[in-house]
Amino acid sequence: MAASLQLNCKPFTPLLLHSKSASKRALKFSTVRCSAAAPSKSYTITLLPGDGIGPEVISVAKNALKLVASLEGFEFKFKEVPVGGAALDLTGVPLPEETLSTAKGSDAVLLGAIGGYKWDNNEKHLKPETGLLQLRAGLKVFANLRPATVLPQLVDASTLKKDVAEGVDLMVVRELTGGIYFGKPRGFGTNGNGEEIGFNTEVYTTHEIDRIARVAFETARKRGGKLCSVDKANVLEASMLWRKRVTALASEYPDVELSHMYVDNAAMQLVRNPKQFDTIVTNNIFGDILSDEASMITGSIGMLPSASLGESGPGLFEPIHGSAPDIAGQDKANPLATVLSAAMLLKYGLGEEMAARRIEAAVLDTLDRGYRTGDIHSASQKLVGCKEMGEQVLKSIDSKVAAAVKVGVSMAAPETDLAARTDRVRSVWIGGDKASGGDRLQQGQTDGLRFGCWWHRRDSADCKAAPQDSADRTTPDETEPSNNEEEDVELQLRGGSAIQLGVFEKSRFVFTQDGVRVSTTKKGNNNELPKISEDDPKSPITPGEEVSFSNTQVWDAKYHFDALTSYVNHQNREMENRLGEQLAQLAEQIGSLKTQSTEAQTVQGPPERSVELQVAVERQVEPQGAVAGAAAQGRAAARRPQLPPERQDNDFGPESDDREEFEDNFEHPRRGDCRDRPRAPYRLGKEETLDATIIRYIEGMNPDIACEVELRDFSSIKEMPSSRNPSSSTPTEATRRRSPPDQPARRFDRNAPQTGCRPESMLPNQPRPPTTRPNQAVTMPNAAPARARDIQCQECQGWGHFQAQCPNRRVLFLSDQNELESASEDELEQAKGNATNEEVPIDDVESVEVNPDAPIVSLVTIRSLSINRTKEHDHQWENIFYTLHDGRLNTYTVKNNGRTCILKPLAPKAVAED
Ligand SMILES: NC(=O)C1=CN([C@@H]2O[C@H](COP(=O)(O)OP(=O)(O)OC[C@H]3O[C@@H](n4cnc5c(N)ncnc54)[C@H](O)[C@@H]3O)[C@@H](O)[C@H]2O)C=CC1
Ligand SMILES: CC(C)CC(=O)C(=O)O
Repeated sequence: MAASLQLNCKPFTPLLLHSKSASKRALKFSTVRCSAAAPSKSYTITLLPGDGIGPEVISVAKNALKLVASLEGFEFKFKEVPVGGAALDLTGVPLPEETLSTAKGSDAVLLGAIGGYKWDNNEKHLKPETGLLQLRAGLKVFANLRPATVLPQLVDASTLKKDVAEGVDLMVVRELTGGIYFGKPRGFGTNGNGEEIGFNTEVYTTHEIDRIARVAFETARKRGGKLCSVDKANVLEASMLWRKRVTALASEYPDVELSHMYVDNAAMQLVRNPKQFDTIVTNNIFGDILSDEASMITGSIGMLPSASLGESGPGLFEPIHGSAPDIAGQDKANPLATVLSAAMLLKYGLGEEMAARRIEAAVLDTLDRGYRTGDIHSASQKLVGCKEMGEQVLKSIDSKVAAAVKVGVSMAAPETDLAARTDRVRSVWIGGDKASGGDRLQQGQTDGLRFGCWWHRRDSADCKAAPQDSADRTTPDETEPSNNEEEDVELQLRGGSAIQLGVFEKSRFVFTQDGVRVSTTKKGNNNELPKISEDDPKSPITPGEEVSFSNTQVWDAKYHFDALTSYVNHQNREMENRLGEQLAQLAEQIGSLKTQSTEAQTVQGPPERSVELQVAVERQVEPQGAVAGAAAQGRAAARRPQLPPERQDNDFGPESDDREEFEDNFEHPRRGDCRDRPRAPYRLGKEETLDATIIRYIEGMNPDIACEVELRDFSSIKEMPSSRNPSSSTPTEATRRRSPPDQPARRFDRNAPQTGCRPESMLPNQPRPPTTRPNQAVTMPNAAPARARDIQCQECQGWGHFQAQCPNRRVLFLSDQNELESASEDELEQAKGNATNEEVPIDDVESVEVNPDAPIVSLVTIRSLSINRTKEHDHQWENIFYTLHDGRLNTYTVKNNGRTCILKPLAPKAVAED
């Protein structure tokens, strides 16, 4: 027997899905073993399909087991034997000798369910249920672990309110071979009055209580460290002994916080506030009932697996549900509880943890992809039967969860209505050309996980400044997914509202069980690349130096990756599928505008899953013929100004009343002291809602630098005609923005009243307020928009800033006098109205140097969230990276140190020719 369970030496390392300590494990696989390899191990599994839906769900689980075994390099020998009603019909007894001996002789036992109407009136010893009890007793599996975890994907399937159910992760440790199910005397008889009676005995020995209590303490120790013992010690002697023994054992587990609760209260507390529970230990009957109750918190009894373990011998693994005769034979059963029981079999029964994780990951992925059986189905999900669900799980096991594909789409287009906005292609980040920092799309790749690294460019208007020479361009071949460490990449991971922008040289991305590790070493000519400021403590890249990222940065990347996958997996799958197609079309259009060859575009991936977009603009050419027509059209569209709406009502300030309003309008997953807060779900290896990501992001922002800024130089840009006053078509110089003498320079004032905030506008998934006057043709100079307010943000559709990282960024102006002025949208409007010729220096800005010969187009500012994880809390802070986009690779970086901005030009670059 290969896998007898030694409770002492292998005390229930919790599974990914059932573990409070699962945060350290990501759903990632560092290796994919070749399925063709000769299996190194072989396990014998007894399959007991049983009755009702049992055979249906067992068939699905068996296929999953077979597939993961082939992927992990071992094999199963399955022995299928009857139990319950099926055995009664075949052999006349519910647990034939042969069934028990086969089970005992195997490495693990997987059971479907037993029971059905047909045998309901059988005598006790001829009931299917008796067969199951005999099996449990025969295998001596006294410890039944029943995890109940509310998966983020199924939070809406719970019958409890979302805020009650979300994050529930508890484990019921049920005593399985004692108590009233087995106690004697039991039976029927007559009492002194001659009245018929039925009686049972709830009986527990010290030894029985102690061994289950130890398992429970060990389990709690590996989870959240809290154990609640549930009994009825106010009434029942067996419970009084139970409580006494559990209390006595607590001294051996000082790290576990023990509490006691009467079962009636526990039943109530489970639906009142299930999150108060971590591990519950209880007797056979209470455990049976409470775990069924807990199952509904998670959405369905069809989701909950269980593992029954003894001191030695094979474990018994079964879903907690019964044979569901009401849906049997109709292909309606949810097989996931059994599939997850198979994962528990792999983990607890065989020690095949990787294989177990494959199954768990596949279940999550299947749910992510929207497949639901009837019991967990809700509108907009794909309703499938048992068999189809099984097929989808197999597909997910096989697919290795190609995260990168999804990443690509969400990175490139976090918006919902691209199709309607093809005239705004300028703001889609799809690459660009090398000299202006755009053409290379590089992908890191490892087994099962990839992500894209984009050289980005901001808008197609900049393409005009791109050099014609293509000698130094990356060819499409070079953009194939690879771990090419020789390439310089700018890594931009976007997840929800969290952005990470860093410029790394010779980056190495290592995917491990724990997440993404990033290291970088210096490469070749540093001056080729824009860099993060050397002053920036987060950016230890110094020319000529070989560096590795610190832990912080590793986590940083990990955090963003988590946020990203969270965003992708759970919030936007549907949207992304749609977006993928739209994006592909868009890419084509853009490609036809700017490239000669279509080779530069690759759209990959099964459409139903996702679309991988690789667009590399090879060269700036004037397209011919039909393409030229499209190009002209596209250019016109790209230049067409987006007219601001009448009113800017989505400004947002971190400390404003509006923020409070925003906070009031949203459920906060993380209020109060960080130690008391439930940790962000991603920390548990789970995903979180986009709202939660955003709220966490906002909450984590340093209020002093919470204002996202865009820097623009006005020295070479003419003002556009005002869209609010189209008649004023004469361009005016805006090179000197000044405040009136009696007014100090406007800067971000947290106490200043903010214009009406629309919190929902911060959520990328929310429908955007329509632009009130879209796409009106206005004659404008052939230049980028002159005023920040003439730029429409893709994210919130507001004006005065652009780009998806919004939310409602503020603006900083860089004047030709090397001064910065910070102002909100309204403040700018007002300042403009009050403009005089007075200069007002801004005192907290240092070392601003701008090359007057370089026609600066704009300084793009990206805000990113950083995170440092400690045991107790996440420390988050915000980074602001600024990159000057001038079409000539002149790059400046700005370090935002509290409220001080330091503009610092980097070493001069080789200036590419327009
Ligand atoms: N471990 C076992 O084999 C168990 C067997 N049973 C036996 O099962 C038979 C039916 O018992 P019930 O009390 O009705 O409990 P049950 O768990 O079989 O069904 C309860 C309800 O949940 C639904 N349900 C259960 N599993 C489902 C799944 N995988 N997918 C979708 N819906 C599911 C059923 O359709 C039914 O509406 C009885 O003969 C009982 O003794 C009951 C509990 C455990
Ligand atoms: C069917 C019974 C033997 C027991 C039961 O309901 C269970 O353990 O889940």
